[in-house]
Amino acid sequence: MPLIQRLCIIGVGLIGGSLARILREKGEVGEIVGIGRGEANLRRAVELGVINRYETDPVGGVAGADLVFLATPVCSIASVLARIAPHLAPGCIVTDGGSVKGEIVATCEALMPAGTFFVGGHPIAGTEHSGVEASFASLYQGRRCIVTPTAATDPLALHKVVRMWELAGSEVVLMDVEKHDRVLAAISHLPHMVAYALVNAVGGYDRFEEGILPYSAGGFRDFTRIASSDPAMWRDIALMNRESILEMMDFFSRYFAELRSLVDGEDGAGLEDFFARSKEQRDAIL
Ligand SMILES: NC(=O)c1ccc[n+]([C@@H]2O[C@H](COP(=O)([O-])OP(=O)(O)OC[C@H]3O[C@@H](n4cnc5c(N)ncnc54)[C@H](O)[C@@H]3O)[C@@H](O)[C@H]2O)c1
Ligand SMILES: O=C(O)C(=O)C[C@]1(C(=O)O)C=C[C@@H](O)C=C1
Repeated sequence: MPLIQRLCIIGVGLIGGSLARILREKGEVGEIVGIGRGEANLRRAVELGVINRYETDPVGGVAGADLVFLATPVCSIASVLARIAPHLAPGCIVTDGGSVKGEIVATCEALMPAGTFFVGGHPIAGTEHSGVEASFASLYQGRRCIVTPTAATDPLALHKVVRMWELAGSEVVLMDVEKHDRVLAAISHLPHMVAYALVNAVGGYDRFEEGILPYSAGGFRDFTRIASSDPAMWRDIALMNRESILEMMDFFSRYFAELRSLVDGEDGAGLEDFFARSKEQRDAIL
């Protein structure tokens, strides 16, 4: 028997579409109903075999679902849940894939009617591409997924959400929401901020009469891949995880200032040591 009888995915893009693909491939879901705002995208999702059918009205779409996955941009997750909450089937589990957790988990838990359950989640996997066309079944394979239970979380609902991500190929890590938001600010949000700033800085460099970006090669392009990510998604993440991101930007500035002073002071040994410490740590995570 499949883990989920009727899965409703709200926001059938990269994250929602990839989860749908792998659960269908593994036979772990009876039926997948997609919900979204753009009918063309939903029609395409049916054509691609990502979902079985779609509804543009979230209220009708969640009818009879035993699990609802919210995969819209972070600033819309709670408002989408507010709309569907009164229409959830008894026993329904709602989970999400949003990149920020504190505010979402607190608001969503409070919105759930008695007899329905919310569990926050975040797959640490993605690409710089968006939309259902960019989704693929192996996205979560061998990656981590952070699930963020609270004191209010129902153990059976937690177990089902954990099992879902394991079946998608992920190693599940349980973490509290505050730690999640600080860890993600460091390992995901700060790199995106730096990449966006770097591209704008180099793109705006005006010493010459021509722009210099076309001269960029492997180093610049590898480093800035994530600056091609969806601007609206990253606007929402920056706004919602503002405090942790600001803390990490300030922390990072101290290291950048240290590096600047090593360059300024022509401190060869200091520079080599700075680079060696970094190389050792990065090589260890590959
Ligand atoms: N892209 C990544 O690398 C990544 C990784 C992990 C988690 N996430 C999180 O997953 C979520 C989805 O990201 P994605 O990359 O799949 O984005 P996406 O743009 O590929 O998909 C989002 C989908 O949601 C739909 N949508 C937007 N607002 C909606 C609303 N109010 N109601 C219904 N549908 C709506 C969009 O039309 C789109 O189809 C975000 O919360 C993001 O923070 C993204
Ligand atoms: O690989 C990428 O392109 C990503 O941006 C994925 C990435 C990340 O920063 O690692 C981005 C946002 C997430 O919430 C999780 C993962």
